[in-house]
Amino acid sequence: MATLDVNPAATAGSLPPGPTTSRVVQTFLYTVARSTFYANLQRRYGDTFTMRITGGRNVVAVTRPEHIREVFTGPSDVFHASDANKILLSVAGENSLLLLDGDPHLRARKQLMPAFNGAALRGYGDMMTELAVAEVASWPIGTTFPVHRRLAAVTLEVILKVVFGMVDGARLTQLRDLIAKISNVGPLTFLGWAYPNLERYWPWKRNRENLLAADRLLYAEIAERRAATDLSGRGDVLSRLIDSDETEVSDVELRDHMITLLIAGHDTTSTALAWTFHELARRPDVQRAAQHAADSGDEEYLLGVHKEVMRLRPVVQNVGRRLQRDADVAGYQLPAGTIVAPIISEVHRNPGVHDDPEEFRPERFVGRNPAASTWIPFGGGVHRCIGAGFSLQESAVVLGEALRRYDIHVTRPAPERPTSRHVTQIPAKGSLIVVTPRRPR
Ligand code: HEM
Repeated sequence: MATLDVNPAATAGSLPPGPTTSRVVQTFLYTVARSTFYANLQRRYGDTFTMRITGGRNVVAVTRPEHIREVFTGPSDVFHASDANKILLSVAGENSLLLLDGDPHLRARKQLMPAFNGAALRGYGDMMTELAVAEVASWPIGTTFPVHRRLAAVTLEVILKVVFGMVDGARLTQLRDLIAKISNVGPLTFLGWAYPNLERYWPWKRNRENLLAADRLLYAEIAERRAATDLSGRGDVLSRLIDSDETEVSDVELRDHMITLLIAGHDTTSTALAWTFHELARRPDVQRAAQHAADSGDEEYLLGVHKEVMRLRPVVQNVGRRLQRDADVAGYQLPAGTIVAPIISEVHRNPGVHDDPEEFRPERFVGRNPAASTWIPFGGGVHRCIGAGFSLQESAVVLGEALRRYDIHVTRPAPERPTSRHVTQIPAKGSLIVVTPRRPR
């Protein structure tokens, strides 16, 4: 059971309690075994604790909604996401939303927002459906397969066609191949992204070469798109950005936005879906209700299932903000430079926050919205995921298509354990399932 009292060891000016093992060990656990590490520390030290990681960085974890709200609503000139996301700089570029704060961040958000509002999302529906139908129809029948890989293929296709607006051809084929390689990064390689000097050595050298090759293709696509005369009729995110009357977006900004949407939007959505297929296969009753919802177009129940899975199996375990000056958080006076990290996985499983948190109940999300900062798989505040609506819409389309067509089965009743891939926690065996044509009931 989670501790709900602020730890009495807290004193003004000191960091919350936490393990005293070496920074290297803590960094290793923080990188490769995140969910177990956080759960253990929360049990041992309470709802607010400190992890000490390499580079002299102190990460203060907060797990109570009221403390998480302090972080998400804190002044944006004090709570910087860019510093906490720095590891992504060499890949996403300095114009990435993930690496901006303050006015430049607001300006970039304003550039991108029109491509993610309700009207824009409705416009992406047909293309998402077309891609989901083609992918789901190609799944093998009656044999075990890791569905995560197939979901990654469809979410990548959605990014390439709906976000980048690419059409079939040699450039798309090459980009598809390169991006699959760039995204498939283990936790230790990911850690190496923080040290540009490593780019001289394999596997970082190979990673950089793939990224540069993808950049060349993207810049060629951007140049062609700028010359196109039918942009207003195209509707994809890249064309919308180029066609915008509001602001001029440079080629480098476009490149950084596209790569950011790709790294933030492709693997995350496929991982969330992989966990949902895994849970549907393990829970025949929920699956039957979800099939019924898919048949009757009840998107709210389908998304209720998906959101409940995202509560119990969050794709990203935490977000971070680095303090630009001393600040009070969770009753502690924290020094400038501290990273404060709302721990998504822990607030989602806190019995003081969610009734019977270990029980799987999609109804929690049907006909009601969770209270502020209690369900945060997409983070929060000014940096809240810009693609949350996009991802949920895409997920509803893929789930609806699969559930109308198939019964989904597991081969082993035991749940797959989570394992780390860059910032995400994926099902270790790729979410092994078997699908068979739906039997009438
Ligand atoms: C299940 C799918 C997804 C999950 C779990 C997820 C999760 C997150 C999280 C936790 C953040 C950080 C928020 C914060 O710091 O408070 C984030 C930011 C972001 N996400 Fe997502 N995301 C998903 C899908 C997408 C999609 C589909 C896109 C775009 C196509 C996208 C684009 C972004 C961008 C651009 C940011 C940076 C926002 C900013 O800093 O202003 N994400 N996402």
